Amino acid sequence: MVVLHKVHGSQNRFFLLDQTTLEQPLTDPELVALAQQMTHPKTGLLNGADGILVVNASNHDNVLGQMRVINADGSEASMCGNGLRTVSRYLAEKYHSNQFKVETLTADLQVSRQSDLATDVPAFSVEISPVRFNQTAFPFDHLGGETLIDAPVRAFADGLTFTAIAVPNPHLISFVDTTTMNGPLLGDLGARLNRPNRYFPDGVNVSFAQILGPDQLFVRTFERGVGFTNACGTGMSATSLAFAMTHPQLGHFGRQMTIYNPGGMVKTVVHHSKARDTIELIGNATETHLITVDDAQLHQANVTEATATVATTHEEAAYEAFVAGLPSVSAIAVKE
Ligand SMILES: N[C@H](CCC[C@H](N)C(=O)O)C(=O)O
Repeated sequence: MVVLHKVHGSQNRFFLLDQTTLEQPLTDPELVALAQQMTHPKTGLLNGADGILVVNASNHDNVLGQMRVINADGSEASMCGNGLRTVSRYLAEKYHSNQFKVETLTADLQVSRQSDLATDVPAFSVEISPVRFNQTAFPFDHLGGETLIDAPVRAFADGLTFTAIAVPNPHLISFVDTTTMNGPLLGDLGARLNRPNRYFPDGVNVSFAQILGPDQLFVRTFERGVGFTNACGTGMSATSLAFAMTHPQLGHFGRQMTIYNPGGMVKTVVHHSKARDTIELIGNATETHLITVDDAQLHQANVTEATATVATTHEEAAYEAFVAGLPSVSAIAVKE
């Protein structure tokens, strides 16, 4: 039997599978089948999830484990900011360490435990990097230049400007007004750019952001491989960087930013140097359920006989109380 954890960062929900506890790790096709099955609201468990976080051993120095990210549709992503916070907590508690690195597809990233956001709301800080803007990061046809920074793209939408940043998974960002934020455009554009298209053949996470004030944003994301989620950690991180780059009077490098999202709130700090940009993402790492399932059934993506129990602590209620206590926020009118 093996135990999986249902976890969330800003209510971006995942099943976490530590493969070092299995007799045999799942093959890649088995991981894809498990993600598609387990995260589905109907065929899955506990109303499904946005993806699965796969923890494997790592033989890198000062690294406590490797994280792989499989989206709900079975596609693999190079990074997951909300997920990395929950994997960091899992490894911190497994190995009794509060500061270490986690191996991801393209980099070993620094993570550390932070003080709880509230009672029973544990928090972690994770490094989001590498950051890239250029064509090699985006296999998209030239949009008229080597990078896409705060530029209009009629093919995407009229009257908006867009910024493309890879952290290293791909993000397309636009700063919008309330009407646009609440309209159909984000869903339409997100769906369109995640079907075969000439701009992002590997798909892209699309985020709309509203500016609430100095170093304060509200961000909503249509995620590649998932659709709308309550929050996207790499999306909020990339948007924080775009904010500092395109609205320097309001978004400041090196200062803590508060990023609200439909699932709650995180903090980011954009570190900018000549050599490279990295973003620090700080937020909750909540565990809601433990799931016990037979190893063999996991290999067959069969979770029909899995048993789920609410995790011992009352973390979901604690997180919801934390969100209920957040200040109500409204966008400021910002001249584009
Ligand atoms: N859908 C993303 C992966 C998950 C990222 C998101 N959940 C986060 O917290 O960063 C992609 O395909 O690039």
